[in-house]
Amino acid sequence: MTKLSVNINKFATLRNSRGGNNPDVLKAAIDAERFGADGVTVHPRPDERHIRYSDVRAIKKNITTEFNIEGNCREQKFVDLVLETKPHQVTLVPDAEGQLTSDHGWDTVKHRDYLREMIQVFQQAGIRVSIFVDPVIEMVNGAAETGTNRIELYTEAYAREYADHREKAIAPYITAAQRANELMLGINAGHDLDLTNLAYFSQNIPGLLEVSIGHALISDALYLGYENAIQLYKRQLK
Ligand SMILES: CC(=O)[C@@H](O)[C@H](O)COP(=O)(O)O
Ligand SMILES: NCC(=O)COP(=O)(O)O
Repeated sequence: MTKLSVNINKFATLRNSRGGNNPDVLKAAIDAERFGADGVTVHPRPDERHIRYSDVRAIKKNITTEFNIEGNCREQKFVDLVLETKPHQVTLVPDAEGQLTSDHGWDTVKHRDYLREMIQVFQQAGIRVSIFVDPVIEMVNGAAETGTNRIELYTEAYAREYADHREKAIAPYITAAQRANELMLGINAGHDLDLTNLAYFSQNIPGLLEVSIGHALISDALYLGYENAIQLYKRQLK
């Protein structure tokens, strides 16, 4: 069954809007697993506008399920943090400076040698590596050449187009996933997945190991409650 990793960035966004420690980001991580999540994801950004580096250290010491840290490995501070905290998985995302949120995957052909080098650094420390990619065959082929363990399919385009034509929206993801399976790459996915589009995605993507979901799940939790929201998302993955 596909695992649900809850991205708790948005708890930190709310906390930081007032200073202080409300809501408590560490508690949000611990409760995510208490409420049934299979893991916790954070995506610290260089300006620490939501998750802080100190949050990452505290979370690692206090959770028992899978910890996934996402971010830009061109930032030495990020690399050092990951090597220090040793999560189960690091997801490498090619964020540009000042970007509002992640909006593109790696060009795995152009950056093959760089990625290969960085991936080895993390793998030698015992950390599984996933790289964020668009659902494009060349990028999946390129990913296999970097030595990564997994790819994370960037699902923003699928989520955007789902309401109008879901078959067309998911088609490139199915093709990319089939190729990843042939190449023995593990498959994760994330970005803008929500209660309306998740079940169809998970039912149609062969070998989907994990989804990381933050923005929509935390937004739903405001109305439905955190535990209930996590349970509802889990149910979409059955
Ligand atoms: C890689 C990805 O799609 C998510 O990690 C997303 O970028 C979350 O980051 P923000 O919470 O900063 O939008
Ligand atoms: N990797 C995707 C992620 O962690 C969450 O993305 P979103 O659900 O906040 O869009």
